Amino acid sequence: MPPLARPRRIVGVSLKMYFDLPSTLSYVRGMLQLDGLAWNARLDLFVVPDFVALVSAAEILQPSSILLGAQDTHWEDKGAYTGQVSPLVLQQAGARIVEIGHAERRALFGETDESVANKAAAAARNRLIPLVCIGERTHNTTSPSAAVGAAISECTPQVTSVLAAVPDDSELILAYEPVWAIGAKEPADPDHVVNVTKELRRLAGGRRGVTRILYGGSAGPGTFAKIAEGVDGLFLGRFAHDMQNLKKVIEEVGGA
Ligand SMILES: O=C[C@H](O)COP(=O)(O)O
Repeated sequence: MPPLARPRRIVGVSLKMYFDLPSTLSYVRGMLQLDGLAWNARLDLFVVPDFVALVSAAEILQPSSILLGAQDTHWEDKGAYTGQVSPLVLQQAGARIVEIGHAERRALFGETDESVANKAAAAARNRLIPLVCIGERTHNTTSPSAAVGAAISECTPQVTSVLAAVPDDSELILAYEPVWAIGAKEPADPDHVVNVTKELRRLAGGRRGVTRILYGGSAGPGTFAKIAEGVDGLFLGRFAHDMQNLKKVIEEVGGA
């Protein structure tokens, strides 16, 4: 049987809470210079700034094909939820993607598989693409195969709860980010990433909607070619702060 066609590749950057407002908008303006490169490479490019920057970022990106993302959402569209941000408002502000369940939110802000699934459903309901982050918290160093098995065991419920919550025909992005590889010097071992992401793709294999799988965790130039067998792109953090690095990653992902 011939291999199934892979979806369009995608590269994105989360700015987390690294920058102040002028720096965030300056970064977003800088990304405009890479729009043509990404377009010609036939890949999607996205940026995920903080909430406050979203409206201005949407205006900056308006003439481009760069997708705007938000770093979180509430699971209800409206109501008495002081301090939360509605998926409806995110969509109205110009967001196309919503990041949900990042490891920092799970560890520091009490996100659970249940809240992540509810938020993914809310995003899909508002025509936003849920970008759901999943990953194992610790690295099993017994052996490579034990590490893969432990990662799959931990990631499976994180994924299946989301798959059960979002419509089967909706678009979905899964970002595999081993927690121990986030903020590290180097990304996770390529074989580990490929073996885990192949299983994630199998888990989502019955979906009718486009499902893309990214890798994140100290990714940068040189990462994609080693894991292309398992993933459809990269989700970048610190190493994309240097725009030249982001340019190189787009060239690599587009050319590999
Ligand atoms: O959202 C991005 C990931 O957490 C990766 O961050 P990092 O590349 O700085 O480790």
